[in-house]
Amino acid sequence: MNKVDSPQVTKRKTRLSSYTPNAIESATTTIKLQPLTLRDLVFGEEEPLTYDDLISSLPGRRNQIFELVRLLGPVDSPVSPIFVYGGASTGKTSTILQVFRHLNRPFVYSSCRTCYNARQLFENILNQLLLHRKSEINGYSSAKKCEKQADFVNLLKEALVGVVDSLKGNSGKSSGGSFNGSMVYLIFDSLELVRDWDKSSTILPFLFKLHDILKVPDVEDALRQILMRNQPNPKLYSAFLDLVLKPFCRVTRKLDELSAGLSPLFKKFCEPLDDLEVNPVGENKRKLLNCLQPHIAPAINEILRVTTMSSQVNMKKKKSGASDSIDEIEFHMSTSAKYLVISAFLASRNPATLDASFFDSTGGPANQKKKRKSSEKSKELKEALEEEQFMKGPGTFPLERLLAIFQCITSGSEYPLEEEDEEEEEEEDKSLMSDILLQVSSLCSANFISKGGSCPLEGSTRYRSTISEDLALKVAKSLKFPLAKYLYRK
Ligand SMILES: Nc1ncnc2c1ncn2[C@@H]1O[C@H](COP(=O)(O)OP(=O)(O)OP(=O)(O)O)[C@@H](O)[C@H]1O
Repeated sequence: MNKVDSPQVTKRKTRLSSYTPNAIESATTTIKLQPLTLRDLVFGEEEPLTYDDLISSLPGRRNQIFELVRLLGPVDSPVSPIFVYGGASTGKTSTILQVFRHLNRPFVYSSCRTCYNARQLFENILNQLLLHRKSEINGYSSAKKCEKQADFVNLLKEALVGVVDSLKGNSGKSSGGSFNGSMVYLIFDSLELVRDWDKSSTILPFLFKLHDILKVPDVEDALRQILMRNQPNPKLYSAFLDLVLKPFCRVTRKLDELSAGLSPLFKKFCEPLDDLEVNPVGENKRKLLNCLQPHIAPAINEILRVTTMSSQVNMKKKKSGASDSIDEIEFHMSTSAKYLVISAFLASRNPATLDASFFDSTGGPANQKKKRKSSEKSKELKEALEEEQFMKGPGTFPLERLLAIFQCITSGSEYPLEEEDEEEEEEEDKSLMSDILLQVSSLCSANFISKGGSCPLEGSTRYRSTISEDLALKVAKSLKFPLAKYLYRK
Protein backbone atom coordinates (compact mmCIF):
# COMPACT_ATOMS: atom_id res chain seq x y z
CA MET A 1 0.00 0.00 0.00
CA ASN A 2 1.52 3.33 -0.96
CA LYS A 3 1.55 6.49 1.07
CA VAL A 4 -1.36 8.09 -0.73
CA ASP A 5 -3.66 5.15 0.00
CA SER A 6 -3.14 5.00 3.72
CA PRO A 7 -4.61 8.35 4.74
CA GLN A 8 -7.38 7.82 2.22
CA VAL A 9 -8.54 4.68 3.98
CA THR A 10 -8.48 6.37 7.38
CA LYS A 11 -10.46 9.34 6.14
CA ARG A 12 -13.06 7.24 4.41
CA LYS A 13 -13.55 5.37 7.65
CA THR A 14 -14.13 8.63 9.47
CA ARG A 15 -16.98 9.59 7.13
CA LEU A 16 -18.51 6.15 7.04
CA SER A 17 -17.89 5.09 10.58
CA SER A 18 -21.57 4.92 11.39
CA TYR A 19 -22.20 2.45 8.58
CA THR A 20 -19.29 0.09 8.91
CA PRO A 21 -19.77 -2.92 11.16
CA ASN A 22 -16.49 -2.57 13.03
CA ALA A 23 -17.25 0.92 14.17
CA ILE A 24 -20.33 0.22 16.25
CA GLU A 25 -18.47 0.53 19.53
CA SER A 26 -16.52 3.60 18.57
CA ALA A 27 -19.71 5.17 17.21
CA THR A 28 -21.36 4.63 20.57
CA THR A 29 -18.49 6.40 22.27
CA THR A 30 -18.72 9.27 19.81
CA ILE A 31 -22.43 9.79 20.48
CA LYS A 32 -21.77 10.24 24.15
CA LEU A 33 -19.18 12.85 23.34
CA GLN A 34 -20.76 14.70 20.45
CA PRO A 35 -24.16 14.77 18.78
CA LEU A 36 -24.14 14.72 14.99
CA THR A 37 -24.10 18.07 13.22
CA LEU A 38 -24.51 19.30 9.65
CA ARG A 39 -20.77 18.92 9.35
CA ASP A 40 -21.33 15.14 9.46
CA LEU A 41 -23.01 15.37 6.09
CA VAL A 42 -19.67 16.08 4.41
CA PHE A 43 -16.76 13.70 4.12
CA GLY A 44 -14.75 13.33 7.30
CA GLU A 45 -13.30 15.95 9.52
CA GLU A 46 -10.16 16.54 7.55
CA GLU A 47 -9.52 19.30 5.06
CA PRO A 48 -11.09 18.75 1.65
CA LEU A 49 -8.80 17.26 -1.00
CA THR A 50 -7.35 19.55 -3.65
CA TYR A 51 -8.02 18.45 -7.23
CA ASP A 52 -4.39 17.36 -7.65
CA ASP A 53 -4.51 15.30 -4.46
CA LEU A 54 -7.77 13.77 -5.60
CA ILE A 55 -6.26 12.72 -8.93
CA SER A 56 -3.13 11.30 -7.34
CA SER A 57 -5.07 9.43 -4.65
CA LEU A 58 -6.82 7.34 -7.33
CA PRO A 59 -4.33 6.31 -10.01
CA GLY A 60 -5.92 5.58 -13.38
CA ARG A 61 -9.20 7.32 -12.55
CA ARG A 62 -8.46 10.80 -13.93
CA ASN A 63 -11.06 10.54 -16.70
CA GLN A 64 -13.77 9.19 -14.45
CA ILE A 65 -13.08 11.87 -11.83
CA PHE A 66 -13.18 14.58 -14.45
CA GLU A 67 -16.46 13.25 -15.86
CA LEU A 68 -18.04 12.97 -12.42
CA VAL A 69 -17.06 16.50 -11.42
CA ARG A 70 -18.41 17.74 -14.75
CA LEU A 71 -21.72 15.93 -14.31
CA LEU A 72 -22.14 17.20 -10.77
CA GLY A 73 -21.60 20.72 -12.08
CA PRO A 74 -21.19 23.94 -10.13
CA VAL A 75 -22.33 24.14 -6.54
CA ASP A 76 -26.13 23.91 -6.02
CA SER A 77 -26.82 23.20 -9.67
CA PRO A 78 -29.59 20.69 -10.39
CA VAL A 79 -28.28 17.29 -11.36
CA SER A 80 -29.94 14.28 -12.94
CA PRO A 81 -29.40 10.88 -11.35
CA ILE A 82 -25.95 9.53 -12.18
CA PHE A 83 -25.45 5.79 -12.48
CA VAL A 84 -21.88 4.60 -11.96
CA TYR A 85 -21.06 1.07 -12.97
CA GLY A 86 -17.97 -1.02 -13.51
CA GLY A 87 -16.12 -4.17 -12.47
CA ALA A 88 -15.79 -5.23 -8.84
CA SER A 89 -13.30 -3.26 -6.75
CA THR A 90 -12.41 -0.90 -9.54
CA GLY A 91 -12.70 2.11 -7.25
CA LYS A 92 -16.29 3.22 -7.88
CA THR A 93 -17.04 3.88 -4.21
CA SER A 94 -13.64 5.41 -3.50
CA THR A 95 -13.85 7.70 -6.52
CA ILE A 96 -17.30 9.00 -5.66
CA LEU A 97 -16.53 9.56 -1.99
CA GLN A 98 -13.20 11.21 -2.73
CA VAL A 99 -14.84 13.47 -5.32
CA PHE A 100 -17.33 14.56 -2.66
CA ARG A 101 -14.50 15.11 -0.26
CA HIS A 102 -12.85 17.31 -2.86
CA LEU A 103 -16.05 19.21 -3.58
CA ASN A 104 -16.81 19.42 0.14
CA ARG A 105 -20.54 19.12 -0.52
CA PRO A 106 -23.09 17.54 1.82
CA PHE A 107 -24.19 14.02 0.95
CA VAL A 108 -25.85 10.96 2.40
CA TYR A 109 -24.24 7.58 1.72
CA SER A 110 -26.15 4.32 2.01
CA SER A 111 -24.93 0.96 0.89
CA CYS A 112 -27.38 -1.70 -0.24
CA ARG A 113 -24.84 -4.22 1.04
CA THR A 114 -25.32 -3.18 4.66
CA CYS A 115 -28.94 -2.11 4.26
CA TYR A 116 -30.47 -5.26 2.94
CA ASN A 117 -34.17 -4.48 2.91
CA ALA A 118 -36.25 -1.45 2.04
CA ARG A 119 -36.87 -0.50 5.65
CA GLN A 120 -33.18 -0.44 6.54
CA LEU A 121 -32.33 1.55 3.44
CA PHE A 122 -35.07 4.13 3.99
CA GLU A 123 -34.38 4.48 7.70
CA ASN A 124 -30.64 4.70 7.16
CA ILE A 125 -31.07 7.64 4.77
CA LEU A 126 -33.50 9.38 7.11
CA ASN A 127 -31.24 8.83 10.12
CA GLN A 128 -28.40 10.59 8.35
CA LEU A 129 -30.53 13.48 7.18
CA LEU A 130 -32.04 13.89 10.62
CA LEU A 131 -28.57 13.72 12.16
CA HIS A 132 -29.68 10.74 14.19
CA ARG A 133 -27.35 7.97 15.16
CA LYS A 134 -28.53 4.65 16.57
CA SER A 135 -27.07 4.16 19.99
CA GLU A 136 -27.50 2.49 23.33
CA ILE A 137 -29.27 5.62 24.57
CA ASN A 138 -32.05 5.40 21.98
CA GLY A 139 -32.17 1.61 22.07
CA TYR A 140 -30.60 1.42 18.59
CA SER A 141 -33.82 2.68 17.11
CA SER A 142 -34.10 4.79 13.98
CA ALA A 143 -35.26 8.39 13.94
CA LYS A 144 -38.34 7.33 11.93
CA LYS A 145 -40.00 4.01 11.31
CA CYS A 146 -40.38 3.68 7.58
CA GLU A 147 -41.05 0.71 5.35
CA LYS A 148 -43.35 1.91 2.58
CA GLN A 149 -42.20 3.91 -0.41
CA ALA A 150 -44.97 6.48 -0.01
CA ASP A 151 -44.03 7.06 3.65
CA PHE A 152 -40.40 7.33 2.66
CA VAL A 153 -41.14 10.00 0.07
CA ASN A 154 -43.03 12.09 2.62
CA LEU A 155 -40.44 11.67 5.36
CA LEU A 156 -37.59 12.24 2.92
CA LYS A 157 -39.11 15.45 1.65
CA GLU A 158 -39.62 16.66 5.19
CA ALA A 159 -36.08 15.75 6.19
CA LEU A 160 -34.55 17.29 3.05
CA VAL A 161 -36.44 20.53 3.53
CA GLY A 162 -35.16 20.64 7.12
CA VAL A 163 -31.55 19.97 6.13
CA VAL A 164 -31.58 22.37 3.20
CA ASP A 165 -33.04 25.12 5.42
CA SER A 166 -30.36 24.48 8.02
CA LEU A 167 -27.64 24.46 5.37
CA LYS A 168 -28.92 27.76 4.02
CA GLY A 169 -29.23 29.12 7.55
CA ASN A 170 -25.67 28.14 8.27
CA SER A 171 -24.56 29.84 5.02
CA GLY A 172 -22.10 27.01 4.60
CA LYS A 173 -20.55 27.52 8.02
CA SER A 174 -20.62 25.19 10.96
CA SER A 175 -18.55 24.68 14.06
CA GLY A 176 -16.45 22.07 12.28
CA GLY A 177 -15.59 24.33 9.34
CA SER A 178 -17.25 25.25 6.05
CA PHE A 179 -18.95 23.21 3.37
CA ASN A 180 -20.11 24.04 -0.09
CA GLY A 181 -23.71 24.59 -1.07
CA SER A 182 -27.09 23.90 0.39
CA MET A 183 -27.89 20.83 -1.63
CA VAL A 184 -27.72 17.26 -0.32
CA TYR A 185 -26.78 14.42 -2.66
CA LEU A 186 -28.06 10.89 -2.05
CA ILE A 187 -25.50 8.19 -2.82
CA PHE A 188 -26.65 4.58 -3.09
CA ASP A 189 -23.84 2.06 -3.19
CA SER A 190 -24.07 -1.53 -4.48
CA LEU A 191 -27.48 -0.78 -5.94
CA GLU A 192 -27.44 -4.03 -7.93
CA LEU A 193 -27.97 -5.94 -4.67
CA VAL A 194 -31.48 -4.48 -4.38
CA ARG A 195 -32.53 -7.06 -6.98
CA ASP A 196 -31.74 -9.81 -4.48
CA TRP A 197 -33.93 -8.53 -1.68
CA ASP A 198 -36.66 -6.61 -3.44
CA LYS A 199 -38.88 -9.40 -4.70
CA SER A 200 -41.51 -6.94 -5.92
CA SER A 201 -38.92 -5.30 -8.20
CA THR A 202 -40.33 -1.87 -7.44
CA ILE A 203 -37.49 -0.35 -5.40
CA LEU A 204 -35.03 0.15 -8.27
CA PRO A 205 -37.47 1.99 -10.53
CA PHE A 206 -38.62 3.90 -7.47
CA LEU A 207 -35.07 4.99 -6.61
CA PHE A 208 -34.38 6.03 -10.18
CA LYS A 209 -37.60 8.05 -10.15
CA LEU A 210 -36.98 9.54 -6.72
CA HIS A 211 -35.38 12.56 -8.28
CA ASP A 212 -38.58 13.27 -10.22
CA ILE A 213 -40.91 12.33 -7.38
CA LEU A 214 -39.20 14.81 -5.08
CA LYS A 215 -39.80 17.59 -7.58
CA VAL A 216 -43.56 17.00 -7.48
CA PRO A 217 -44.64 20.31 -5.90
CA ASP A 218 -42.93 22.24 -8.71
CA VAL A 219 -44.65 20.37 -11.47
CA GLU A 220 -48.02 19.79 -9.84
CA ASP A 221 -49.20 23.23 -10.86
CA ALA A 222 -48.20 22.70 -14.46
CA LEU A 223 -49.86 19.27 -14.53
CA ARG A 224 -52.98 20.69 -12.98
CA GLN A 225 -53.20 23.36 -15.67
CA ILE A 226 -52.78 20.80 -18.43
CA LEU A 227 -55.32 18.40 -16.91
CA MET A 228 -57.79 21.23 -16.40
CA ARG A 229 -57.78 22.13 -20.09
CA ASN A 230 -61.07 21.42 -21.87
CA GLN A 231 -62.80 20.26 -18.70
CA PRO A 232 -66.53 20.97 -19.07
CA ASN A 233 -66.94 21.41 -15.28
CA PRO A 234 -63.74 23.14 -14.20
CA LYS A 235 -64.80 23.82 -10.60
CA LEU A 236 -65.78 20.22 -10.01
CA TYR A 237 -62.67 18.89 -11.72
CA SER A 238 -60.48 21.28 -9.75
CA ALA A 239 -62.01 20.03 -6.50
CA PHE A 240 -61.38 16.49 -7.70
CA LEU A 241 -57.73 17.28 -8.46
CA ASP A 242 -57.33 18.83 -5.00
CA LEU A 243 -58.10 15.41 -3.59
CA VAL A 244 -56.23 13.10 -5.92
CA LEU A 245 -53.45 14.88 -7.81
CA LYS A 246 -50.92 14.83 -5.01
CA PRO A 247 -51.05 11.09 -4.26
CA PHE A 248 -51.11 10.29 -7.98
CA CYS A 249 -48.12 12.52 -8.68
CA ARG A 250 -46.11 10.51 -6.20
CA VAL A 251 -46.52 7.54 -8.48
CA THR A 252 -46.22 9.14 -11.90
CA ARG A 253 -45.92 12.51 -13.53
CA LYS A 254 -46.54 11.21 -17.03
CA LEU A 255 -49.60 12.88 -18.47
CA ASP A 256 -50.83 9.86 -20.39
CA GLU A 257 -50.65 7.65 -17.28
CA LEU A 258 -52.25 10.32 -15.12
CA SER A 259 -55.14 10.92 -17.53
CA ALA A 260 -55.74 7.19 -17.89
CA GLY A 261 -55.74 6.71 -14.12
CA LEU A 262 -57.77 9.80 -13.26
CA SER A 263 -60.50 9.41 -15.84
CA PRO A 264 -62.37 6.41 -14.31
CA LEU A 265 -61.81 7.85 -10.86
CA PHE A 266 -63.44 11.13 -11.87
CA LYS A 267 -66.50 9.16 -13.02
CA LYS A 268 -66.69 7.58 -9.56
CA PHE A 269 -66.31 11.05 -8.05
CA CYS A 270 -69.28 12.31 -10.07
CA GLU A 271 -71.54 9.31 -9.33
CA PRO A 272 -73.22 10.70 -6.17
CA LEU A 273 -73.82 14.10 -7.82
CA ASP A 274 -77.00 15.22 -9.54
CA ASP A 275 -75.62 18.55 -10.60
CA LEU A 276 -72.22 18.42 -12.29
CA GLU A 277 -71.85 22.15 -12.27
CA VAL A 278 -71.66 22.26 -8.53
CA ASN A 279 -68.59 23.66 -6.79
CA PRO A 280 -68.16 21.30 -3.86
CA VAL A 281 -66.73 22.97 -0.78
CA GLY A 282 -66.63 22.23 2.94
CA GLU A 283 -68.94 19.43 4.06
CA ASN A 284 -69.91 18.55 0.47
CA LYS A 285 -66.30 18.11 -0.55
CA ARG A 286 -65.65 15.92 2.50
CA LYS A 287 -68.64 13.71 1.62
CA LEU A 288 -67.36 13.30 -1.93
CA LEU A 289 -63.92 12.44 -0.62
CA ASN A 290 -65.42 9.77 1.64
CA CYS A 291 -67.20 8.19 -1.34
CA LEU A 292 -64.06 8.38 -3.44
CA GLN A 293 -61.63 7.18 -0.78
CA PRO A 294 -62.04 3.39 -1.31
CA HIS A 295 -61.31 3.80 -5.03
CA ILE A 296 -58.14 5.92 -4.75
CA ALA A 297 -55.71 3.24 -3.56
CA PRO A 298 -56.73 0.64 -6.20
CA ALA A 299 -56.44 3.31 -8.92
CA ILE A 300 -52.96 4.29 -7.71
CA ASN A 301 -51.95 0.63 -7.54
CA GLU A 302 -53.11 0.19 -11.09
CA ILE A 303 -50.91 3.08 -12.24
CA LEU A 304 -48.02 1.71 -10.23
CA ARG A 305 -48.52 -1.65 -11.90
CA VAL A 306 -48.42 -0.08 -15.35
CA THR A 307 -45.43 2.16 -14.63
CA THR A 308 -43.38 -0.64 -13.14
CA MET A 309 -44.39 -3.18 -15.74
CA SER A 310 -41.70 -2.20 -18.20
CA SER A 311 -39.06 -2.21 -15.49
CA GLN A 312 -40.31 -5.58 -14.35
CA VAL A 313 -40.02 -6.92 -17.85
CA ASN A 314 -36.41 -5.75 -17.87
CA MET A 315 -35.85 -7.23 -14.46
CA LYS A 316 -37.33 -10.51 -15.55
CA LYS A 317 -35.02 -10.52 -18.53
CA LYS A 318 -32.09 -9.91 -16.24
CA LYS A 319 -33.35 -12.50 -13.80
CA SER A 320 -33.73 -15.07 -16.52
CA GLY A 321 -30.18 -14.15 -17.51
CA ALA A 322 -29.18 -14.84 -13.94
CA SER A 323 -30.94 -18.18 -13.84
CA ASP A 324 -29.19 -19.11 -17.06
CA SER A 325 -25.95 -18.58 -15.27
CA ILE A 326 -27.25 -20.64 -12.35
CA ASP A 327 -27.92 -23.45 -14.79
CA GLU A 328 -24.44 -22.99 -16.14
CA ILE A 329 -23.11 -23.48 -12.62
CA GLU A 330 -24.80 -26.84 -12.66
CA PHE A 331 -22.68 -27.83 -15.58
CA HIS A 332 -19.45 -25.92 -15.27
CA MET A 333 -18.67 -25.51 -11.60
CA SER A 334 -16.75 -28.29 -9.95
CA THR A 335 -18.15 -29.92 -6.82
CA SER A 336 -15.41 -28.46 -4.68
CA ALA A 337 -15.99 -24.97 -6.08
CA LYS A 338 -19.68 -25.32 -5.23
CA TYR A 339 -18.77 -26.28 -1.66
CA LEU A 340 -16.47 -23.26 -1.51
CA VAL A 341 -19.28 -21.01 -2.68
CA ILE A 342 -21.51 -22.43 0.06
CA SER A 343 -18.76 -22.14 2.67
CA ALA A 344 -18.25 -18.50 1.75
CA PHE A 345 -21.98 -17.87 1.93
CA LEU A 346 -22.15 -19.44 5.40
CA ALA A 347 -19.11 -17.46 6.54
CA SER A 348 -20.72 -14.22 5.39
CA ARG A 349 -24.15 -15.01 6.77
CA ASN A 350 -23.45 -16.69 10.11
CA PRO A 351 -21.77 -14.99 13.03
CA ALA A 352 -18.30 -16.51 13.45
CA THR A 353 -19.00 -17.13 17.12
CA LEU A 354 -21.68 -19.65 16.18
CA ASP A 355 -19.50 -21.75 13.86
CA ALA A 356 -18.75 -24.23 16.63
CA SER A 357 -22.43 -24.73 17.35
CA PHE A 358 -23.23 -25.36 13.68
CA PHE A 359 -20.58 -27.95 13.03
CA ASP A 360 -19.92 -30.99 15.19
CA SER A 361 -16.67 -32.95 15.13
CA THR A 362 -17.79 -35.02 12.16
CA GLY A 363 -18.66 -31.98 10.13
CA GLY A 364 -22.40 -32.50 10.37
CA PRO A 365 -24.83 -29.93 11.67
CA ALA A 366 -24.70 -29.67 15.45
CA ASN A 367 -27.51 -31.16 17.47
CA GLN A 368 -30.29 -28.62 17.41
CA LYS A 369 -32.04 -30.06 20.49
CA LYS A 370 -28.87 -29.60 22.53
CA LYS A 371 -28.77 -26.02 21.38
CA ARG A 372 -32.36 -25.37 22.36
CA LYS A 373 -31.87 -26.68 25.88
CA SER A 374 -29.24 -24.10 26.56
CA SER A 375 -31.08 -21.61 28.74
CA GLU A 376 -31.42 -17.88 29.15
CA LYS A 377 -27.77 -17.14 28.52
CA SER A 378 -27.79 -18.55 25.01
CA LYS A 379 -31.04 -16.68 24.38
CA GLU A 380 -29.32 -13.45 25.31
CA LEU A 381 -26.35 -14.36 23.16
CA LYS A 382 -28.68 -15.13 20.29
CA GLU A 383 -30.43 -11.79 20.64
CA ALA A 384 -27.13 -9.93 20.80
CA LEU A 385 -25.93 -11.75 17.71
CA GLU A 386 -29.19 -11.05 15.97
CA GLU A 387 -28.74 -7.33 16.59
CA GLU A 388 -25.12 -7.55 15.50
CA GLN A 389 -26.02 -9.41 12.33
CA PHE A 390 -28.77 -6.94 11.56
CA MET A 391 -26.35 -4.03 11.83
CA LYS A 392 -23.64 -5.72 9.80
CA GLY A 393 -25.33 -7.30 6.79
CA PRO A 394 -23.27 -9.92 4.94
CA GLY A 395 -20.03 -10.06 6.86
CA THR A 396 -16.41 -10.43 5.85
CA PHE A 397 -14.26 -13.34 6.89
CA PRO A 398 -10.62 -14.40 6.75
CA LEU A 399 -9.45 -17.21 4.48
CA GLU A 400 -8.83 -19.50 7.48
CA ARG A 401 -12.52 -19.41 8.43
CA LEU A 402 -13.58 -20.18 4.88
CA LEU A 403 -11.23 -23.17 4.80
CA ALA A 404 -12.42 -24.38 8.21
CA ILE A 405 -16.07 -24.31 7.15
CA PHE A 406 -15.19 -25.88 3.83
CA GLN A 407 -13.37 -28.69 5.60
CA CYS A 408 -16.24 -29.20 8.03
CA ILE A 409 -18.95 -29.44 5.42
CA THR A 410 -16.94 -31.62 3.06
CA SER A 411 -15.39 -33.97 5.65
CA GLY A 412 -18.75 -35.16 6.97
CA SER A 413 -19.30 -38.62 5.51
CA GLU A 414 -22.92 -37.65 4.94
CA TYR A 415 -22.01 -35.25 2.14
CA PRO A 416 -19.03 -36.67 0.21
CA LEU A 417 -17.43 -34.54 -2.48
CA GLU A 418 -17.82 -37.25 -5.07
CA GLU A 419 -19.07 -40.78 -4.95
CA GLU A 420 -15.67 -42.42 -5.09
CA ASP A 421 -13.96 -45.21 -3.25
CA GLU A 422 -12.00 -44.29 -0.13
CA GLU A 423 -8.57 -44.21 -1.72
CA GLU A 424 -9.67 -41.98 -4.54
CA GLU A 425 -11.46 -39.78 -2.04
CA GLU A 426 -8.25 -39.30 -0.06
CA GLU A 427 -6.36 -38.37 -3.19
CA GLU A 428 -9.12 -35.98 -4.13
CA ASP A 429 -8.97 -34.41 -0.67
CA LYS A 430 -5.25 -33.77 -0.96
CA SER A 431 -5.43 -32.24 -4.39
CA LEU A 432 -8.44 -30.23 -3.28
CA MET A 433 -6.59 -28.65 -0.42
CA SER A 434 -3.56 -27.99 -2.57
CA ASP A 435 -5.42 -26.11 -5.28
CA ILE A 436 -8.01 -24.56 -3.03
CA LEU A 437 -6.36 -21.15 -3.09
CA LEU A 438 -6.50 -21.25 -6.83
CA GLN A 439 -10.19 -22.01 -6.67
CA VAL A 440 -10.84 -19.21 -4.19
CA SER A 441 -9.00 -16.88 -6.51
CA SER A 442 -11.12 -18.07 -9.47
CA LEU A 443 -14.30 -17.53 -7.47
CA CYS A 444 -13.11 -14.01 -6.67
CA SER A 445 -12.48 -13.32 -10.36
CA ALA A 446 -15.92 -14.67 -11.20
CA ASN A 447 -17.32 -12.40 -8.47
CA PHE A 448 -18.87 -15.16 -6.35
CA ILE A 449 -16.63 -14.00 -3.54
CA SER A 450 -15.31 -10.48 -3.21
CA LYS A 451 -11.92 -9.74 -1.85
CA GLY A 452 -11.85 -6.75 0.46
CA GLY A 453 -8.90 -4.66 1.51
CA SER A 454 -6.70 -6.18 4.18
CA CYS A 455 -7.54 -5.45 7.78
CA PRO A 456 -4.85 -3.10 9.18
CA LEU A 457 -4.99 -4.87 12.56
CA GLU A 458 -4.89 -8.45 11.38
CA GLY A 459 -2.85 -7.75 8.27
CA SER A 460 -4.76 -10.48 6.41
CA THR A 461 -7.12 -10.17 3.45
CA ARG A 462 -10.80 -10.53 4.21
CA TYR A 463 -13.43 -11.96 1.88
CA ARG A 464 -17.18 -11.61 1.50
CA SER A 465 -19.75 -13.76 -0.26
CA THR A 466 -21.54 -11.82 -2.96
CA ILE A 467 -24.26 -14.31 -3.76
CA SER A 468 -27.90 -14.17 -2.75
CA GLU A 469 -29.57 -16.75 -0.55
CA ASP A 470 -31.57 -17.97 -3.55
CA LEU A 471 -28.43 -18.74 -5.49
CA ALA A 472 -26.75 -20.34 -2.46
CA LEU A 473 -29.80 -22.57 -1.99
CA LYS A 474 -29.71 -23.56 -5.65
CA VAL A 475 -26.02 -24.45 -5.50
CA ALA A 476 -26.67 -26.39 -2.27
CA LYS A 477 -29.59 -28.19 -3.88
CA SER A 478 -27.41 -29.30 -6.76
CA LEU A 479 -25.10 -30.90 -4.17
CA LYS A 480 -28.01 -32.24 -2.12
CA PHE A 481 -26.44 -30.31 0.73
CA PRO A 482 -28.91 -29.24 3.47
CA LEU A 483 -27.83 -25.60 3.62
CA ALA A 484 -30.84 -24.51 5.67
CA LYS A 485 -29.64 -26.63 8.61
CA TYR A 486 -26.42 -24.65 8.77
CA LEU A 487 -27.93 -21.20 8.42
CA TYR A 488 -28.26 -18.97 11.41
CA ARG A 489 -31.85 -17.75 11.51
CA LYS A 490 -33.32 -14.99 13.61
N1 LIG B 1 -7.75 3.53 -8.95
C1 LIG B 1 -7.57 3.23 -7.67
N2 LIG B 1 -6.65 3.86 -6.95
C2 LIG B 1 -6.44 3.58 -5.65
N3 LIG B 1 -7.12 2.66 -4.96
C3 LIG B 1 -8.06 1.99 -5.62
C4 LIG B 1 -8.35 2.24 -7.01
N4 LIG B 1 -9.33 1.42 -7.39
C5 LIG B 1 -9.65 0.70 -6.32
N5 LIG B 1 -8.90 1.04 -5.26
C6 LIG B 1 -8.92 0.46 -3.92
O1 LIG B 1 -9.54 -0.81 -4.04
C7 LIG B 1 -10.44 -1.06 -2.96
C8 LIG B 1 -11.84 -1.28 -3.50
O2 LIG B 1 -12.30 -0.05 -4.07
P1 LIG B 1 -13.81 0.38 -4.06
O3 LIG B 1 -14.52 -0.21 -2.89
O4 LIG B 1 -13.84 1.84 -4.23
O5 LIG B 1 -14.27 -0.33 -5.39
P2 LIG B 1 -15.75 -0.52 -5.96
O6 LIG B 1 -15.59 -0.48 -7.43
O7 LIG B 1 -16.65 0.45 -5.31
O8 LIG B 1 -16.04 -1.99 -5.45
P3 LIG B 1 -17.43 -2.82 -5.53
O9 LIG B 1 -17.55 -3.27 -6.95
O10 LIG B 1 -17.18 -3.96 -4.57
O11 LIG B 1 -18.51 -1.91 -5.09
C9 LIG B 1 -10.36 0.17 -2.06
O12 LIG B 1 -9.46 -0.12 -1.01
C10 LIG B 1 -9.81 1.25 -2.97
O13 LIG B 1 -9.12 2.21 -2.23
